[in-house]
Amino acid sequence: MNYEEMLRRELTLITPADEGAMARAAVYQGTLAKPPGSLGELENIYIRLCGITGTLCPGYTPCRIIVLCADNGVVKEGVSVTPRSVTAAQAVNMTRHCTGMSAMAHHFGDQVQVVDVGIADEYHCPEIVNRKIRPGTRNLGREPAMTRQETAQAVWTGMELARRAKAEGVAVLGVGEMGIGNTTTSAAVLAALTGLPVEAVTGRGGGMTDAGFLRKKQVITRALALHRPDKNDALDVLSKVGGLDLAAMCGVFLGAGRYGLPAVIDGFISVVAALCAYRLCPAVGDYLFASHLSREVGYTAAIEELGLAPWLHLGMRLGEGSGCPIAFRVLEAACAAARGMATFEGAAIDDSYLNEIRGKDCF
Ligand SMILES: O=C(O)c1ccc[n+]([C@@H]2O[C@H](COP(=O)([O-])O)[C@@H](O)[C@H]2O)c1
Ligand SMILES: Cc1cc2nc[nH]c2cc1C
Repeated sequence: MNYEEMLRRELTLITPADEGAMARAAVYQGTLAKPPGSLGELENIYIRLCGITGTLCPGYTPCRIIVLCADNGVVKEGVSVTPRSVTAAQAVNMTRHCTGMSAMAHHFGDQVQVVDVGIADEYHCPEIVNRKIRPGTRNLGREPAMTRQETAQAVWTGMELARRAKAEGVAVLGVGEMGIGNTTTSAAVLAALTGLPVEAVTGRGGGMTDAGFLRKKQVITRALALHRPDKNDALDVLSKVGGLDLAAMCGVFLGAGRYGLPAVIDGFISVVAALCAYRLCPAVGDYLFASHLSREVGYTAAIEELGLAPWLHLGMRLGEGSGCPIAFRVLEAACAAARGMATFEGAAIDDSYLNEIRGKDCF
Protein backbone atom coordinates (compact mmCIF):
# COMPACT_ATOMS: atom_id res chain seq x y z
CA MET A 1 0.00 0.00 0.00
CA ASN A 2 1.37 3.48 -0.79
CA TYR A 3 1.26 6.48 1.56
CA GLU A 4 -1.87 7.94 -0.01
CA GLU A 5 -3.77 4.68 0.30
CA MET A 6 -2.65 4.32 3.93
CA LEU A 7 -3.71 7.90 4.57
CA ARG A 8 -7.14 7.48 2.95
CA ARG A 9 -7.77 4.44 5.12
CA GLU A 10 -6.88 6.39 8.29
CA LEU A 11 -9.18 9.26 7.27
CA THR A 12 -12.16 6.91 7.30
CA LEU A 13 -11.40 6.18 10.98
CA ILE A 14 -11.68 9.81 12.12
CA THR A 15 -14.95 10.40 13.94
CA PRO A 16 -16.57 13.65 15.13
CA ALA A 17 -16.40 14.58 18.81
CA ASP A 18 -18.72 12.64 21.14
CA GLU A 19 -22.11 14.48 21.06
CA GLY A 20 -23.35 12.67 24.16
CA ALA A 21 -20.34 13.71 26.24
CA MET A 22 -20.76 17.30 25.04
CA ALA A 23 -24.44 17.30 25.99
CA ARG A 24 -23.61 15.98 29.46
CA ALA A 25 -20.82 18.55 29.83
CA ALA A 26 -23.23 21.36 28.88
CA VAL A 27 -25.74 20.19 31.47
CA TYR A 28 -22.96 20.02 34.08
CA GLN A 29 -21.78 23.54 33.15
CA GLY A 30 -25.35 24.71 33.78
CA THR A 31 -25.28 23.34 37.34
CA LEU A 32 -22.14 25.30 38.33
CA ALA A 33 -22.61 28.25 40.67
CA LYS A 34 -22.39 31.18 38.24
CA PRO A 35 -24.69 33.23 36.06
CA PRO A 36 -25.42 31.06 32.99
CA GLY A 37 -22.74 31.43 30.31
CA SER A 38 -20.67 33.82 32.42
CA LEU A 39 -17.41 31.94 31.80
CA GLY A 40 -17.92 32.66 28.11
CA GLU A 41 -15.58 30.81 25.76
CA LEU A 42 -14.09 28.83 28.68
CA GLU A 43 -17.42 26.99 28.92
CA ASN A 44 -17.35 26.07 25.21
CA ILE A 45 -13.73 24.97 25.47
CA TYR A 46 -14.51 22.65 28.38
CA ILE A 47 -17.53 21.21 26.55
CA ARG A 48 -15.51 20.54 23.40
CA LEU A 49 -12.66 18.96 25.39
CA CYS A 50 -15.27 16.63 26.91
CA GLY A 51 -16.50 15.76 23.42
CA ILE A 52 -12.95 15.02 22.24
CA THR A 53 -12.01 12.87 25.22
CA GLY A 54 -15.43 11.35 25.96
CA THR A 55 -15.15 12.26 29.66
CA LEU A 56 -16.38 15.07 31.94
CA CYS A 57 -12.90 15.32 33.44
CA PRO A 58 -10.62 15.87 30.42
CA GLY A 59 -6.86 15.90 30.87
CA TYR A 60 -4.95 19.07 29.96
CA THR A 61 -1.35 18.06 30.63
CA PRO A 62 1.26 17.19 29.37
CA CYS A 63 1.11 19.49 26.37
CA ARG A 64 3.40 18.91 23.40
CA ILE A 65 4.21 21.36 20.61
CA ILE A 66 5.24 19.48 17.48
CA VAL A 67 7.33 21.79 15.32
CA LEU A 68 7.63 20.76 11.68
CA CYS A 69 10.73 22.22 10.07
CA ALA A 70 11.48 22.35 6.35
CA ASP A 71 12.87 24.55 3.61
CA ASN A 72 11.03 25.87 0.60
CA GLY A 73 12.63 25.99 -2.86
CA VAL A 74 10.58 29.07 -3.70
CA VAL A 75 13.00 31.22 -1.66
CA LYS A 76 15.14 31.22 -4.83
CA GLU A 77 12.57 33.66 -6.24
CA GLY A 78 13.43 36.25 -3.57
CA VAL A 79 10.13 35.94 -1.67
CA SER A 80 11.73 36.26 1.79
CA VAL A 81 14.28 38.69 3.17
CA THR A 82 15.38 36.04 5.66
CA PRO A 83 18.19 33.70 4.55
CA ARG A 84 17.40 29.99 4.22
CA SER A 85 20.01 29.16 6.87
CA VAL A 86 17.67 30.53 9.57
CA THR A 87 15.46 27.42 9.24
CA ALA A 88 18.18 25.06 10.47
CA ALA A 89 19.58 27.56 12.98
CA GLN A 90 16.22 28.14 14.66
CA ALA A 91 15.33 24.44 14.61
CA VAL A 92 18.50 23.78 16.61
CA ASN A 93 17.82 26.76 18.89
CA MET A 94 14.35 25.40 19.65
CA THR A 95 15.96 22.35 21.26
CA ARG A 96 17.90 24.75 23.50
CA HIS A 97 14.76 26.59 24.65
CA CYS A 98 15.97 29.94 23.30
CA THR A 99 13.47 30.83 20.57
CA GLY A 100 10.24 32.73 21.24
CA MET A 101 8.08 29.61 21.30
CA SER A 102 10.53 27.32 23.07
CA ALA A 103 11.41 29.84 25.81
CA MET A 104 7.72 30.10 26.72
CA ALA A 105 7.17 26.35 26.46
CA HIS A 106 10.20 25.65 28.68
CA HIS A 107 9.00 28.19 31.25
CA PHE A 108 5.61 26.49 31.47
CA GLY A 109 6.93 22.91 31.33
CA ASP A 110 5.46 22.08 27.92
CA GLN A 111 7.16 19.51 25.71
CA VAL A 112 8.69 20.67 22.42
CA GLN A 113 9.34 18.11 19.71
CA VAL A 114 11.37 19.55 16.84
CA VAL A 115 11.03 17.48 13.67
CA ASP A 116 13.05 17.82 10.47
CA VAL A 117 10.78 16.92 7.57
CA GLY A 118 12.88 18.76 4.99
CA ILE A 119 15.61 21.09 6.27
CA ALA A 120 18.01 21.83 3.40
CA ASP A 121 21.13 22.89 5.30
CA GLU A 122 23.46 20.68 7.32
CA TYR A 123 23.35 20.87 11.11
CA HIS A 124 24.35 18.72 14.04
CA CYS A 125 21.66 18.29 16.66
CA PRO A 126 20.69 14.80 17.89
CA GLU A 127 17.67 16.29 19.72
CA ILE A 128 15.96 17.03 16.41
CA VAL A 129 13.79 14.11 15.29
CA ASN A 130 14.89 13.12 11.78
CA ARG A 131 11.94 12.51 9.46
CA LYS A 132 13.49 14.27 6.46
CA ILE A 133 11.57 13.48 3.29
CA ARG A 134 13.87 15.51 1.05
CA PRO A 135 16.20 18.47 1.65
CA GLY A 136 13.69 21.23 0.88
CA THR A 137 11.04 21.41 -1.81
CA ARG A 138 11.48 22.29 -5.47
CA ASN A 139 10.95 25.90 -6.53
CA LEU A 140 7.18 26.18 -7.02
CA GLY A 141 7.75 29.28 -9.12
CA ARG A 142 9.02 26.93 -11.86
CA GLU A 143 7.82 23.39 -11.09
CA PRO A 144 5.52 21.62 -8.60
CA ALA A 145 6.99 21.83 -5.10
CA MET A 146 6.58 18.11 -4.41
CA THR A 147 5.37 14.91 -5.99
CA ARG A 148 2.04 13.59 -4.78
CA GLN A 149 3.88 10.69 -3.15
CA GLU A 150 6.22 13.02 -1.22
CA THR A 151 3.22 15.04 -0.09
CA ALA A 152 1.31 11.98 1.13
CA GLN A 153 4.47 10.78 2.92
CA ALA A 154 4.77 14.13 4.71
CA VAL A 155 1.10 14.04 5.77
CA TRP A 156 1.55 10.46 6.93
CA THR A 157 4.64 11.47 8.92
CA GLY A 158 2.58 14.11 10.75
CA MET A 159 -0.12 11.57 11.55
CA GLU A 160 2.49 9.21 12.95
CA LEU A 161 3.85 11.97 15.21
CA ALA A 162 0.35 12.47 16.63
CA ARG A 163 -0.02 8.71 17.13
CA ARG A 164 3.27 8.62 19.01
CA ALA A 165 2.23 11.60 21.16
CA LYS A 166 -0.96 9.79 22.14
CA ALA A 167 0.99 6.61 22.95
CA GLU A 168 3.35 8.66 25.14
CA GLY A 169 0.50 10.07 27.20
CA VAL A 170 0.33 13.56 25.73
CA ALA A 171 -3.03 15.25 26.49
CA VAL A 172 -2.91 18.28 24.20
CA LEU A 173 -1.03 19.02 20.98
CA GLY A 174 0.21 22.31 19.57
CA VAL A 175 1.27 22.54 15.93
CA GLY A 176 4.15 24.85 14.99
CA GLU A 177 6.68 25.23 12.20
CA MET A 178 9.98 26.69 11.11
CA GLY A 179 10.56 27.21 7.41
CA ILE A 180 11.83 30.30 5.68
CA GLY A 181 9.54 31.05 2.72
CA ASN A 182 6.51 29.33 4.22
CA THR A 183 4.30 32.42 4.28
CA THR A 184 4.57 32.29 0.47
CA THR A 185 3.56 28.62 0.27
CA SER A 186 0.78 29.17 2.82
CA ALA A 187 -0.65 32.10 0.89
CA ALA A 188 -0.49 30.09 -2.34
CA VAL A 189 -2.25 27.11 -0.74
CA LEU A 190 -4.92 29.34 0.80
CA ALA A 191 -5.56 31.17 -2.49
CA ALA A 192 -5.81 27.82 -4.30
CA LEU A 193 -8.18 26.25 -1.76
CA THR A 194 -10.50 29.23 -1.37
CA GLY A 195 -10.28 30.99 -4.72
CA LEU A 196 -9.59 34.25 -2.84
CA PRO A 197 -7.40 36.78 -4.67
CA VAL A 198 -3.66 36.45 -4.00
CA GLU A 199 -3.71 40.09 -2.84
CA ALA A 200 -6.18 39.22 -0.06
CA VAL A 201 -4.21 36.32 1.42
CA THR A 202 -0.57 37.40 1.02
CA GLY A 203 1.32 39.31 3.68
CA ARG A 204 4.91 40.34 4.28
CA GLY A 205 5.86 37.28 6.36
CA GLY A 206 9.00 37.82 8.37
CA GLY A 207 9.34 41.33 6.86
CA MET A 208 9.51 42.44 3.27
CA THR A 209 10.28 45.56 1.22
CA ASP A 210 7.57 46.98 -1.08
CA ALA A 211 9.40 45.63 -4.14
CA GLY A 212 9.86 42.20 -2.55
CA PHE A 213 6.22 42.10 -1.51
CA LEU A 214 5.12 42.80 -5.08
CA ARG A 215 7.46 40.04 -6.32
CA LYS A 216 6.08 37.59 -3.74
CA LYS A 217 2.52 38.17 -4.96
CA GLN A 218 3.60 37.86 -8.60
CA VAL A 219 5.40 34.58 -7.90
CA ILE A 220 2.27 33.14 -6.25
CA THR A 221 -0.02 34.36 -9.05
CA ARG A 222 2.27 32.88 -11.70
CA ALA A 223 2.60 29.55 -9.85
CA LEU A 224 -1.18 29.17 -9.53
CA ALA A 225 -1.60 29.85 -13.26
CA LEU A 226 1.24 27.45 -14.12
CA HIS A 227 0.24 24.49 -11.94
CA ARG A 228 -3.57 24.93 -11.79
CA PRO A 229 -4.02 23.10 -8.46
CA ASP A 230 -7.38 21.41 -7.96
CA LYS A 231 -9.14 23.34 -5.17
CA ASN A 232 -11.16 20.23 -4.27
CA ASP A 233 -8.05 18.12 -3.72
CA ALA A 234 -5.94 19.40 -0.81
CA LEU A 235 -3.16 16.90 -1.60
CA ASP A 236 -2.91 18.27 -5.13
CA VAL A 237 -2.77 21.84 -3.80
CA LEU A 238 -0.13 20.98 -1.16
CA SER A 239 2.02 19.10 -3.65
CA LYS A 240 1.99 21.85 -6.29
CA VAL A 241 2.26 25.04 -4.22
CA GLY A 242 2.71 23.88 -0.60
CA GLY A 243 5.64 22.58 1.39
CA LEU A 244 6.85 19.66 3.47
CA ASP A 245 6.25 21.63 6.69
CA LEU A 246 2.65 22.46 5.71
CA ALA A 247 1.91 18.88 4.63
CA ALA A 248 3.35 17.36 7.81
CA MET A 249 1.47 19.89 9.97
CA CYS A 250 -1.71 18.94 8.13
CA GLY A 251 -0.91 15.35 9.09
CA VAL A 252 -0.52 16.23 12.78
CA PHE A 253 -3.95 17.86 12.74
CA LEU A 254 -5.43 14.79 11.05
CA GLY A 255 -3.67 12.60 13.60
CA ALA A 256 -5.20 14.66 16.42
CA GLY A 257 -8.62 13.72 15.05
CA ARG A 258 -7.63 10.13 14.47
CA TYR A 259 -6.22 9.61 17.99
CA GLY A 260 -8.62 11.83 19.93
CA LEU A 261 -6.30 14.67 20.92
CA PRO A 262 -7.16 18.38 21.10
CA ALA A 263 -4.87 20.35 18.76
CA VAL A 264 -4.01 24.03 19.09
CA ILE A 265 -3.49 26.07 15.93
CA ASP A 266 -0.75 28.72 16.03
CA GLY A 267 -0.46 31.41 13.34
CA PHE A 268 -0.86 31.77 9.59
CA ILE A 269 1.06 28.70 8.44
CA SER A 270 -0.54 26.56 11.14
CA VAL A 271 -4.08 27.66 10.26
CA VAL A 272 -3.54 26.95 6.55
CA ALA A 273 -2.31 23.46 7.45
CA ALA A 274 -5.38 23.02 9.66
CA LEU A 275 -7.59 24.07 6.76
CA CYS A 276 -5.93 21.45 4.53
CA ALA A 277 -6.69 18.82 7.18
CA TYR A 278 -10.28 20.02 7.43
CA ARG A 279 -10.70 19.85 3.65
CA LEU A 280 -9.36 16.27 3.68
CA CYS A 281 -11.61 15.30 6.59
CA PRO A 282 -14.16 17.82 7.95
CA ALA A 283 -14.64 15.80 11.19
CA VAL A 284 -11.16 17.02 12.24
CA GLY A 285 -12.68 20.46 12.82
CA ASP A 286 -14.07 19.24 16.17
CA TYR A 287 -10.52 18.73 17.50
CA LEU A 288 -9.10 22.16 16.64
CA PHE A 289 -8.63 25.20 18.86
CA ALA A 290 -7.52 28.63 17.65
CA SER A 291 -4.95 30.31 19.89
CA HIS A 292 -4.24 33.82 18.62
CA LEU A 293 -4.99 36.14 15.74
CA SER A 294 -1.87 36.27 13.57
CA ARG A 295 -1.05 39.66 12.10
CA GLU A 296 -0.38 37.95 8.77
CA VAL A 297 -3.22 38.86 6.42
CA GLY A 298 -4.99 35.69 5.28
CA TYR A 299 -5.20 34.18 8.75
CA THR A 300 -8.78 35.41 9.14
CA ALA A 301 -10.11 33.80 5.95
CA ALA A 302 -8.71 30.42 6.99
CA ILE A 303 -9.89 30.53 10.61
CA GLU A 304 -13.38 31.61 9.51
CA GLU A 305 -13.77 28.63 7.22
CA LEU A 306 -12.86 26.45 10.21
CA GLY A 307 -15.67 28.15 12.15
CA LEU A 308 -13.26 29.20 14.91
CA ALA A 309 -12.38 32.51 16.53
CA PRO A 310 -8.91 33.18 17.99
CA TRP A 311 -8.92 33.74 21.76
CA LEU A 312 -5.94 36.08 21.95
CA HIS A 313 -5.28 39.32 20.08
CA LEU A 314 -1.63 39.98 20.84
CA GLY A 315 -0.39 41.30 17.51
CA MET A 316 1.90 38.26 17.18
CA ARG A 317 3.32 37.00 13.85
CA LEU A 318 6.32 34.93 14.94
CA GLY A 319 5.16 31.43 14.06
CA GLU A 320 7.18 28.49 15.49
CA GLY A 321 4.09 27.46 17.50
CA SER A 322 4.45 30.52 19.75
CA GLY A 323 0.70 30.89 20.34
CA CYS A 324 0.48 27.35 21.73
CA PRO A 325 2.11 27.69 25.18
CA ILE A 326 -0.18 30.65 25.88
CA ALA A 327 -3.29 28.86 24.61
CA PHE A 328 -2.50 25.77 26.70
CA ARG A 329 -3.01 27.95 29.79
CA VAL A 330 -6.46 28.92 28.52
CA LEU A 331 -7.38 25.25 28.04
CA GLU A 332 -6.10 24.53 31.55
CA ALA A 333 -8.14 27.41 32.97
CA ALA A 334 -11.29 26.06 31.30
CA CYS A 335 -10.70 22.63 32.90
CA ALA A 336 -9.70 24.05 36.30
CA ALA A 337 -12.89 26.10 36.53
CA ALA A 338 -15.12 23.18 35.56
CA ARG A 339 -13.31 20.80 37.91
CA GLY A 340 -13.02 23.08 40.89
CA MET A 341 -16.24 25.10 40.94
CA ALA A 342 -19.05 24.19 43.28
CA THR A 343 -22.48 23.47 41.87
CA PHE A 344 -25.39 25.66 43.00
CA GLU A 345 -26.36 22.82 45.31
CA GLY A 346 -22.82 22.42 46.69
CA ALA A 347 -22.56 26.15 47.24
CA ALA A 348 -25.93 26.15 49.06
CA ILE A 349 -27.44 28.61 46.56
CA ASP A 350 -31.05 28.10 45.58
CA ASP A 351 -31.04 28.33 41.77
CA SER A 352 -34.82 28.59 41.33
CA TYR A 353 -34.38 32.34 40.62
CA LEU A 354 -32.89 31.27 37.27
CA ASN A 355 -36.31 30.09 36.05
CA GLU A 356 -37.19 33.71 35.32
CA ILE A 357 -34.30 34.20 32.91
CA ARG A 358 -33.46 30.71 31.64
CA GLY A 359 -33.62 30.42 27.84
CA LYS A 360 -34.37 34.14 27.46
CA ASP A 361 -32.13 36.87 26.13
CA CYS A 362 -31.26 38.39 29.51
CA PHE A 363 -27.51 38.99 29.24
O1 LIG B 1 2.67 32.06 11.92
C1 LIG B 1 2.62 33.23 11.51
O2 LIG B 1 1.59 33.88 11.59
C2 LIG B 1 3.87 33.80 10.86
C3 LIG B 1 3.80 35.01 10.20
C4 LIG B 1 4.97 35.52 9.65
C5 LIG B 1 6.18 34.78 9.72
N1 LIG B 1 6.20 33.60 10.36
C6 LIG B 1 7.49 32.85 10.49
O3 LIG B 1 8.44 33.37 9.58
C7 LIG B 1 8.94 32.39 8.69
C8 LIG B 1 8.39 32.59 7.32
O4 LIG B 1 8.48 33.92 6.90
P1 LIG B 1 8.88 34.20 5.39
O5 LIG B 1 8.85 35.70 5.30
O6 LIG B 1 10.26 33.64 5.22
O7 LIG B 1 7.85 33.55 4.56
C9 LIG B 1 8.51 31.04 9.23
O8 LIG B 1 9.59 30.36 9.81
C10 LIG B 1 7.41 31.36 10.22
O9 LIG B 1 7.63 30.67 11.44
C11 LIG B 1 5.07 33.11 10.93
C1 LIG C 1 15.36 35.00 13.90
C2 LIG C 1 14.10 34.46 13.27
C3 LIG C 1 13.29 33.61 14.03
C4 LIG C 1 12.11 33.10 13.44
N1 LIG C 1 11.15 32.29 13.90
C5 LIG C 1 10.25 32.11 12.97
N2 LIG C 1 10.63 32.80 11.90
C6 LIG C 1 11.77 33.43 12.14
C7 LIG C 1 12.57 34.28 11.38
C8 LIG C 1 13.74 34.81 11.97
C9 LIG C 1 14.61 35.75 11.18
